[in-house]
Amino acid sequence: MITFQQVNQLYGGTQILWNLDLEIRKGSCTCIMGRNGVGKTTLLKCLMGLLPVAAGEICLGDTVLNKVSAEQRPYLGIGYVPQGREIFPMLTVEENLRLGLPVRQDKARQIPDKIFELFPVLGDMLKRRGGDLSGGQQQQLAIGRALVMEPTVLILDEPNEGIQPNIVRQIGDVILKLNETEGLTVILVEQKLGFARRVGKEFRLMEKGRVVASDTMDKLSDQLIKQHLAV
Ligand SMILES: Nc1ncnc2c1ncn2[C@@H]1O[C@H](COP(=O)(O)OP(=O)(O)OP(=O)(O)O)[C@@H](O)[C@H]1O
Repeated sequence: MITFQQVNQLYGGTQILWNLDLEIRKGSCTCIMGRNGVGKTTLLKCLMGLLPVAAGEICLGDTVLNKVSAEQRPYLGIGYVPQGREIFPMLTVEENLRLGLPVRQDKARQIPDKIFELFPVLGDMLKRRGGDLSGGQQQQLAIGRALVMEPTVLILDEPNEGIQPNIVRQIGDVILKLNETEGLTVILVEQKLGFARRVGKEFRLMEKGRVVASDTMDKLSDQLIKQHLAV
């Protein structure tokens, strides 16, 4: 459903992605894994159009994304929760969530109840400023905002970084529910092995700007972990 074919990306003169090939199956929950600096965030930013690719093709189904601007990609059903969350701290929780509404196909005017069922804390804090929320609550807000758009693909970049364990568990439950019961395709950059194993159905291991191993999560062996993840 999502494919990268021979994708290359450079920051100035420094090449980060090298002839990267990747396939993400529709309806899967795929963890992109690898040590710091291998290019995981860069890969997601290329998928979102936030970084230009120097060569290669990125497709969503039959649509070649290279030709679609970053502003238009959410309208294709791609929801993105960036590393560091990037909520608007001066806007209220409600205002942050409402930002996703114009992207919906049905042009709904109300934030769907489902968001508050998934993350009850957002309903309790609707009038509070985003910046006043805890890190975990902000992460839930960032995921909620992406879900307001009703995406068919949800992309999460290290959603659990610096977040307390009970909220990590809640976020895991939400991802599992959306993926398993609603068939949402999930792409997750995740460093925490336990979390990746709990929610991920497949993995892609990266090394120096390439995908070097791809399989179902039950095949993530100690050998692969030692080779590509252990520091
Ligand atoms: N704006 C930038 N300009 C130049 N180099 C960059 C820039 N952003 C990232 N890099 C470099 O690109 C490489 C890949 O970074 P990237 O953030 O994609 O890695 P990552 O696998 O997501 O790592 P992490 O787990 O630390 O977030 C790193 O060497 C990083 O230093």
